[in-house]
Amino acid sequence: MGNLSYAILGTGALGGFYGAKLQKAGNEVHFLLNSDYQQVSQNGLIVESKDGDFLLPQVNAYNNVNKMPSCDVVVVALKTTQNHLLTQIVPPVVKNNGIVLVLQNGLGIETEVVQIVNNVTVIGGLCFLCSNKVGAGHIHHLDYGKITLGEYALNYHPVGITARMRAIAKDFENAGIEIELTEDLLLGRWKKLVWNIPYNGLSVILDATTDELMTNLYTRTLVEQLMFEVQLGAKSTGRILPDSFIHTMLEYTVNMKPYRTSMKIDFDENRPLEVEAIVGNPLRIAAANDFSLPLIRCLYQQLKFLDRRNSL
Ligand SMILES: NC(=O)C1=CN([C@@H]2O[C@H](COP(=O)(O)OP(=O)(O)OC[C@H]3O[C@@H](n4cnc5c(N)ncnc54)[C@H](OP(=O)(O)O)[C@@H]3O)[C@@H](O)[C@H]2O)C=CC1
Ligand SMILES: CC(C)(CO)C(=O)C(=O)O
Repeated sequence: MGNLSYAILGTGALGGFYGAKLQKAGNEVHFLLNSDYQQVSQNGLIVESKDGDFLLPQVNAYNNVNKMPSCDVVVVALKTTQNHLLTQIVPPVVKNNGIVLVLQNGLGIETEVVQIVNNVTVIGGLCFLCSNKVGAGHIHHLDYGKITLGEYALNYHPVGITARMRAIAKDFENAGIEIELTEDLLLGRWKKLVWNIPYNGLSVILDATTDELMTNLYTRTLVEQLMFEVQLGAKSTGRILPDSFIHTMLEYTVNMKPYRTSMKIDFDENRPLEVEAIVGNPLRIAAANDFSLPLIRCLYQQLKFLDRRNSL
């Protein structure tokens, strides 16, 4: 595969960060924006990063997908709460035989994407990134950044490491982004949920940061119990997550800088929560395989209450 062109759908904390890094490394990148369009089309993007700040004074900015060129790789970086827009915004920007790269949190999104576009490859990426959008076109990258990439096939059947995955990995690595390739996207998604389900959920319900959840014995125990239920969810789809992975995630969070999760930030900013993609879909997928996950269901019900109340 030659030089790939990229469309970033959703130039926020994640899309703005990775898109800016790709452009800085010399790739052709086109950014779709919403409320930041004027600012970014005139002044570009600012990235404050623990790996070094930089400014891109000029970027290809759009507020309408129909004005964008079709690209080899379309990066889905909206919040999943906006995924009803995908039917409108993905088809015009992806080339025939192109790639849709879903970098969102949650489960089951690739299945939705393949129903929207034909003749494309869908790749999922699990992003271990701590980044916030702190102003219009202004991204603050606090920590981490590694992406685990896996290619989607029907029913998440593992397809191995493909040439398309390697081509994307090469561009991202050249841009200074660490990449891991996985043969099994579904296993990768469940692994990410081991973190997202307990911390995103409890941070909102208990109004707590990650360090608070880890220093209190009761909440640390609850986090661990939720992680073991995610392990059960994975098992419901035939994926085995070793106990050691759960212990690694607990350690990882203890060593992480105190962090307000993305769901907590959304809650504090009165934005809709990604409850369905992160908690609802795993519950439904496990239930379809006759597995019940009572603690996660309890988390889901409380989040739905808070999400609804926040929207009133
Ligand atoms: N931030 C992080 O560190 C991480 C995020 N993720 C996941 O990545 C995904 C994106 O999250 P994140 O980047 O944090 O979210 P942000 O809210 O920062 O970014 C989403 C962007 O999409 C834009 N957008 C919304 N609607 C439209 C539209 N109609 N047209 C064009 N742009 C639009 C928003 O613009 P506007 O604000 O103007 O509406 C916003 O800039 C989520 O699934 C999240 O869970 C995963 C790992 C880490
Ligand atoms: C795990 C983490 C913090 C970064 O990868 C994240 O996914 C989130 O806050 O939603």
